Amino acid sequence: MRAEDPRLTTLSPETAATGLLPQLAHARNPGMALDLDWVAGVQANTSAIERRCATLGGRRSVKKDWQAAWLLKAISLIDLTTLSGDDTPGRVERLCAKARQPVRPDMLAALGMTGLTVGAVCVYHDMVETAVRCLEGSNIPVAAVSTGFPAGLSPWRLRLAEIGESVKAGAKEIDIVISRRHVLTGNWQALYDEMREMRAACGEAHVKAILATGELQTLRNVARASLVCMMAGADFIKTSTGKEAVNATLPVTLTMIRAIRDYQDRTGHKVGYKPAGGISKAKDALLYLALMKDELGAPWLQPDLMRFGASSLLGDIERQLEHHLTGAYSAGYRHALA
Ligand SMILES: O=C[C@H](O)COP(=O)(O)O
Repeated sequence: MRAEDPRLTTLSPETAATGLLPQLAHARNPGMALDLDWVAGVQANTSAIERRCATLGGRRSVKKDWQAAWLLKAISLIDLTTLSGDDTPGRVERLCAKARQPVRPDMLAALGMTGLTVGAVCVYHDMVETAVRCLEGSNIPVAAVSTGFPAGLSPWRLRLAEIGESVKAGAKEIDIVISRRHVLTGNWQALYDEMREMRAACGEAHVKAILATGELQTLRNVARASLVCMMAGADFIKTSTGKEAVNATLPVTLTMIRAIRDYQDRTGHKVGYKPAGGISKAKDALLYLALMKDELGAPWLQPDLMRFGASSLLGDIERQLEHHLTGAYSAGYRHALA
């Protein structure tokens, strides 16, 4: 991307701060009746999608102040995540401190920015209460992964109960996992019903549907599963748990965000997008943002419609920002957390 590219320069360093102000929330996606004809008609041209994505890096590069502004934007969209079996309250406390102040104050001041936070903190149910306590007064929501994450194979009533427990503990966002077998067997009614019930169990909490795209075999399946989850009322569709062999990719992203665009064109409802898993480099985050802006436009560059699910992306972004300000790269271990 050249600096003068009108599609991307609207996020100038000067307007970045404005772009980071809390946005008026759009109406939630209410969903619609399952339309099996629409689902059956969805196709994905894999080679065309892969071709487009393969050339994206060459056509999109952003430098200097513009890059810094885009990186600050990326930080505001991160669901800062820890999803490990060895998570402790201490780790979550440190993560929440980082969520409140993702960039060193002197660096932030030098970049002309104040009040920057990440989009949310994402944890397992057991850590929700700790995160909620640590984030009190910050307006940063806590997201809980739920429904037998990551495989989604625990008994159905326990999956629903888990959602209820996390909402009770204070989670404002619930990242559910879908049953991959419903997609692999083409049982769209079962996927729709499951998603619908999980959304209802979330109540006022927003629901992100994790498709685990690395296990869905084809981009056509990804497109159809995206559509069915949106019809069932998902607020966000999310690529991956971070635990599959293949997690977020650009081709999967293009497929899913085109499904979001089609859904909005036909229903008028906006659904958010969350690529997650394996996004750890600042330059990759910039590619995702460029694709979002090209395909969906500026409204999808706000935290109510775009998130990165990432445990280590923030550290690399900080390194790039420091390089932008000082001309030198600091060692990765200095940004070990996130
Ligand atoms: O939902 C978020 C992912 O689990 C984070 O994955 P990551 O650790 O590869 O960044």
